[in-house]
Amino acid sequence: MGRPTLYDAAGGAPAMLALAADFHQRCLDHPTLSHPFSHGVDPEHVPHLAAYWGEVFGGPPVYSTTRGGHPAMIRVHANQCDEDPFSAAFVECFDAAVAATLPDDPALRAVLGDYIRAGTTEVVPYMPLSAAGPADVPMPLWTWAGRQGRDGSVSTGEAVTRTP
Ligand code: HEM
Repeated sequence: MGRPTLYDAAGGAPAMLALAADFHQRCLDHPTLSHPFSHGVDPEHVPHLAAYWGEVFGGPPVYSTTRGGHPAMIRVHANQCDEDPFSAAFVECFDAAVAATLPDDPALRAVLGDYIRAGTTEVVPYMPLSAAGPADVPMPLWTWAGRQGRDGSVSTGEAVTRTP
């Protein structure tokens, strides 16, 4: 039997929900990140985030079937601001939420740390007011080896890979 997905190793859907809820609270409490969330966000933001991360980490394709997949996530962030005071704080809150809510597994934490840095690096170029919108970008899939192609190939692009 192969290794479980990152999603299963983390604890499945309840763990994704706990991660998203803890992360979102950290954003609201953060002096920099509270600003973008202060204009009234979707009341279902936490379950949306949980569904998105669950799918990225190898769980069921809930975000793609209910929210429009990866391009829809990017569109939420596109053309919001020309400055990016947010991404370092975003990564910091994610790392803290992982440590607070997920199993104390160094390999899991390391690959999720790689994920959030690559994920943030992908979103930020869409933020400027004049940036072009996303093309038909595929939903990322992360495993213990880093970012995979949905066909099982390991990306040789900008994604960080790690062997536990
Ligand atoms: C870099 C700084 C970021 C900021 C300041 C930020 C801020 C926000 C805000 C304010 C919303 C709520 C939009 C609304 O409901 O009106 C949101 C939604 C969301 N964000 Fe981010 N975000 C950032 C990066 C990211 C990254 C890197 C990811 C994933 C790789 C991500 C994933 C999501 C998802 C899945 C949603 C929910 C979209 C939906 O409702 O379907 N965000 N973000």
